[in-house]
Amino acid sequence: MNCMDSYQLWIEKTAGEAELAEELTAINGDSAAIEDRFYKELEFGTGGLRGVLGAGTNRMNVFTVSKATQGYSNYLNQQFEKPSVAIGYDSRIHSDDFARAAAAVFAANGIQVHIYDHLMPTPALSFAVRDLHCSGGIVLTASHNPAKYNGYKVYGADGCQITTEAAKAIQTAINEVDPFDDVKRTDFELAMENGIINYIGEDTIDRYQAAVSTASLLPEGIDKNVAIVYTPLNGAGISCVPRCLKEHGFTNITIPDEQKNPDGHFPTCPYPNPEVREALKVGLRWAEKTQSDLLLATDPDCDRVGAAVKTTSGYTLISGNQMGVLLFDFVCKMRQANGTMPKNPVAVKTIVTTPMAAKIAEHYGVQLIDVLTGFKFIGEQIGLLEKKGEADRYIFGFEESYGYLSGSFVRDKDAVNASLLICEMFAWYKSQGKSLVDVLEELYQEYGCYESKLLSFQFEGADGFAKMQSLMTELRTNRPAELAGIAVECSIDYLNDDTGLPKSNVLRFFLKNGAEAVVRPSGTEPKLKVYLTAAEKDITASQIVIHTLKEFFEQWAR
Ligand SMILES: O=P(O)(O)OC[C@H]1O[C@H](O)[C@H](O)[C@@H](O)[C@@H]1O
Repeated sequence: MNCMDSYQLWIEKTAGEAELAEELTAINGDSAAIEDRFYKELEFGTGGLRGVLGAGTNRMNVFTVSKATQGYSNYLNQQFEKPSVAIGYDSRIHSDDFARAAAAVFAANGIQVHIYDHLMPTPALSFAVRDLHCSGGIVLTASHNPAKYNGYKVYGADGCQITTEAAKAIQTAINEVDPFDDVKRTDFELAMENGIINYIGEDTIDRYQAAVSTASLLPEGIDKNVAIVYTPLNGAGISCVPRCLKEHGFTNITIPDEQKNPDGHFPTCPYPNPEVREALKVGLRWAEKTQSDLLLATDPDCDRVGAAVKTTSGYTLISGNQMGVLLFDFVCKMRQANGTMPKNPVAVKTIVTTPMAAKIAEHYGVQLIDVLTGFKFIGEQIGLLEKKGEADRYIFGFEESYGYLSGSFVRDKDAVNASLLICEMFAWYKSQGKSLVDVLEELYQEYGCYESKLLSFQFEGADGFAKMQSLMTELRTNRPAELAGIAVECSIDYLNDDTGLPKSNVLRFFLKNGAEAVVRPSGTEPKLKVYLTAAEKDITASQIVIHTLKEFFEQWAR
């Protein structure tokens, strides 16, 4: 069916949904707007299905959500005798509506539903899947994307976001569903009365909080009077982070009024991604006003956390790679000191995360596993260890994109867990008269002056998509012998070379002196991402290399 036919069909079939009908009428005659909404269907990317809210097959709306749920239901009913699912959602526009709509579809397919009755962090959903012995789960969220997006993360029975094989099978099941004719639905309230849908109890939340507490590493007697500004960025972190920190003695917490309450419009941070400075603006203002030591900001579904620390020259933002190495080193150090380091410890990171982690791993005798981008691949490794009865060997996993997890109690990145660890690490070093910036400097001295930078190039719509594809194809077919005058020593094409990892559209260039450039299209946003690393003798020299590479790639992506 071409775009125009799909458009006509949607006008006819969605007439009962005022918001969608209005949008479809408004784009009448605008072929580009029609094409953008119908040229493809939403597909599984790095973090489930993700798309702009609105009408069409390439949009997040009640029909695409219900279609996905029907497909996932068909898959679950094939795989399990009596399937059950857990459902979570964040503060985004329609997240709660979509969660209820999905619950009604699962229920109509005879699948037992456990749904949170208020917004909760994504890691708490991962926890609930295992706690309630479910066959799977979903979270309605677009994580850190701008407000116009929503999404649908899918979990397996292991509490991990589905990886390659399951995603393929579920995608196939979804593709077979007609969104208008094949979706079964029941009434949400009626299904609640019948008990096929029920709310997840406080007891599960208590067990989640207790599990996060097991990640605590601080010995008794450390002063916890750290002045903290915590912002949930109008998202789900409010449900768990303050409670967790307070239960661990961090009681001096200020939460910015503007960002305290759930609000999917994110009025004071249109792009609620702690990776970008803009998202921390309000938090930084409050930190200055209250002269706080530490700022923490979690994204709308509270799986990633950003931080800034007070220094003599103002607040310094800590990047995902920097926080990752700080935490990794801290976890190893404390577990050795506390006598809780397991035998043959394992840590996991993604291929786009700083190679400095390998040096730390070597120092502490930790086996470091590299996986593709996506915390689901880190969660998968924990599952593999668990199958061998060795889940306790897992001590830490992290990604440059501000995702961290220090235990096997959930199988996705966990900003509740990470917020606690950051506060503990901060208090620990403060008790020794050091700031996190001082410690970072020490780590550079010990393990090498690794500097990294992420470049993101926006490519919106059907045209943008084609441009990204052609840039990747060009780079793949004519692999450069040098980048910005720096010799390429070797390269890996994760789509065609045998790497032992699933096939993925990623190109990695190893340059002279340990520098690296990794190029890949984002799986969550219309962007091409370039991850740069340099490891020179000092940080300034590394920064110069990064700058040179940055200029080169900015030209390249034009
Ligand atoms: O780079 P993208 O495909 O957009 O993914 C962005 C991020 O999405 C999720 O948060 C994944 O867990 C991360 O691994 C990934 O870095």
